[in-house]
Amino acid sequence: MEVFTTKLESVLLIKPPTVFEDFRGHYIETYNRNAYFTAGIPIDFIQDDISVSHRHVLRGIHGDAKTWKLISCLQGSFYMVVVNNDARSSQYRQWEAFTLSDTNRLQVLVPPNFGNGHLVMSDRAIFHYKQSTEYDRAGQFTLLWNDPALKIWWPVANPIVSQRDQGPAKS
Ligand SMILES: Cc1cn([C@H]2C[C@H](O)[C@@H](COP(=O)(O)OP(=O)(O)O[C@H]3O[C@@H](C)C(=O)[C@@H](O)[C@H]3O)O2)c(=O)[nH]c1=O
Repeated sequence: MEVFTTKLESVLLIKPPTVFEDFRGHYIETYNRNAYFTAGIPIDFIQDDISVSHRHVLRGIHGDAKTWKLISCLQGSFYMVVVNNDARSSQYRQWEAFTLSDTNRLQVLVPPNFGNGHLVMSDRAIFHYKQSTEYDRAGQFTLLWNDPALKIWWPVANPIVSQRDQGPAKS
């Protein structure tokens, strides 16, 4: 397991504990509580989720004030962006992008008060995450993927987004 710091304070990039390859394929230990605690990630994850999306679907940017997320890509690949949404932070509204795939097997640890969004770059991708709290839609914030103030670079100009991620209707 390897843990890398990123441009954003407390956002970590992680190579999981075991990535084993042989003639049959791959074996990956995607999470091991003891190894993550020893590596300085003492978070009690209580829920696992996946979302499955098609090419050029963009989900997010979502977050809340209390949830840690450990994000990985189970199938395909996606470009993901993490945004600091903590108004008290000197890095408020700064963002960083990562590419996660079923070949690089990287994971991203997203702390509370950060938003995350991802754009699928393969025919289909499975976005998986562990989270430290139970889902609470009312507590979530949404940052618009194309908010001009955020100046986020995306590899696709017209992604497929939900109504929530489209923002308020423009007249
Ligand atoms: C996030 C979530 C959604 N749901 C339900 C609510 C809804 O009926 C359905 C689809 O939810 P959404 O449209 O909000 O899904 P989506 O737009 O994919 O929202 C997700 O975006 C990514 C970027 C995240 O990181 C997640 O935390 C989450 O906010 O799934 C749960 O039951 N549990 C959950 O933990």
